[in-house]
Amino acid sequence: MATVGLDQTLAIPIKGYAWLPDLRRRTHGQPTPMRVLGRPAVAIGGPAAARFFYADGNIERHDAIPGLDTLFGRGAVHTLDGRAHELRKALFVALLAGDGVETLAKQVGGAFDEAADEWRGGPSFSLFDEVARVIAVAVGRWVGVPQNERDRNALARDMVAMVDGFAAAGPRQARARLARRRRERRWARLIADVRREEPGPTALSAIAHHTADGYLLDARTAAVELINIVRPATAVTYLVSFAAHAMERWPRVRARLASDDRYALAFVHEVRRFYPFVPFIGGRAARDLHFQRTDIRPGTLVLLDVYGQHHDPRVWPEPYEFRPERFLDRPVGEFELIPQGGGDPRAGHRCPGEQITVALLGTIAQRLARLEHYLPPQDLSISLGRIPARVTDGPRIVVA
Ligand code: HEM
Repeated sequence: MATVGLDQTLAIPIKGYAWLPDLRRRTHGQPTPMRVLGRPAVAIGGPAAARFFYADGNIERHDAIPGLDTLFGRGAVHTLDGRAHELRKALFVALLAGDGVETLAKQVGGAFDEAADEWRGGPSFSLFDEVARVIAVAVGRWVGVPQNERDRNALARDMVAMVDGFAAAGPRQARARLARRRRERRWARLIADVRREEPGPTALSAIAHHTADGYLLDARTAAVELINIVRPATAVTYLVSFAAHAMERWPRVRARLASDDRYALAFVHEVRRFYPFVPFIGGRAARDLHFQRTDIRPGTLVLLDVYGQHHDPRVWPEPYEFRPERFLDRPVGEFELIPQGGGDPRAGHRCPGEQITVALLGTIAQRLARLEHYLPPQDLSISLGRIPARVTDGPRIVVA
């Protein structure tokens, strides 16, 4: 297959979210062969591509994308295949689905209300920083991690640092690595302590005592997986700041969001579709594959273009319009809206934290819509060159 242009590695940090959509336009949405890090790669997108990507046995994850250890941690569930993945994933699915989701959403909502009482009548502040603290502290408590006053701010800072810096160079990358080292070390000691106790009802205890084929995880890997709950839950903050951006930019959505639960769910899905967060998902072809008239050799890096798929007019009419209504009259397909992957989360790599994401974003966005607040003049741009994208100034808000 003919590859597109030069090796693409250097284009990624320059073009950010526009990288794959731009390349895929050159091949009119068909699979786009290229080279990344000197190795063959192919970009695909669209619901059929997502179905292909998540079909059993097509794609492997180990060593697929270098540099993700800073984000996920070494030996994380994200990087496992086959039976090892199946056993580890069952742990996450058991912890993150069911009644626990509602309990966590209530706790986060309550913590947001308490914080809002403090914000009232005060000066402007970074909604991003405050929401990160609210979520990190509530989720930390929910998983059973002991926290003292000083650790509360540090917890949010560490979780955000790992997300914010994994794909960056320079100081952001350094902060991400430092945060990861610090948390893994601290939580590995915590895991060792918890193992001396009887199993309890918390996620911390479940991870500490989890066995796969009769073996406990080593303490460091257990810490990695504990972080793999608290970090992405804290990352819902990015989506909350986009929700605040949407309310400011399209004020008509705010009143309906505040009062209508069905609309609130549609709003949450539209935020997850419209705004840039996960740019693409990658893996390696596990065997000889064929997709849309393209042969894909074993070992080829396969990149599923999430951002491009969410802005493809064939899937989402007028994709650059922010319109929650589009989710009121259509069911969410398993392979169309894929901000957290596609398919069945129990079987494949789809995010097991999607219910938590939707619940936390919904509860906070609705509270924010009801809260008397305004955004003072500031830079509300969102650069597509920055991964992960953020509202430049936070946003900062004032609560009346
Ligand atoms: C901010 C919202 C979130 C986004 C955008 C997000 C996105 C993703 C994506 C794209 C994947 C990879 C899918 C794949 O490789 O096929 C993933 C996997 C994962 N996510 Fe999330 N996620 C979010 C929130 C959460 C939450 C709240 C949790 C836990 C509380 C969580 C835990 C995980 C885990 C453990 C995996 C690995 C699953 C596996 O490899 O089988 N995520 N997420």
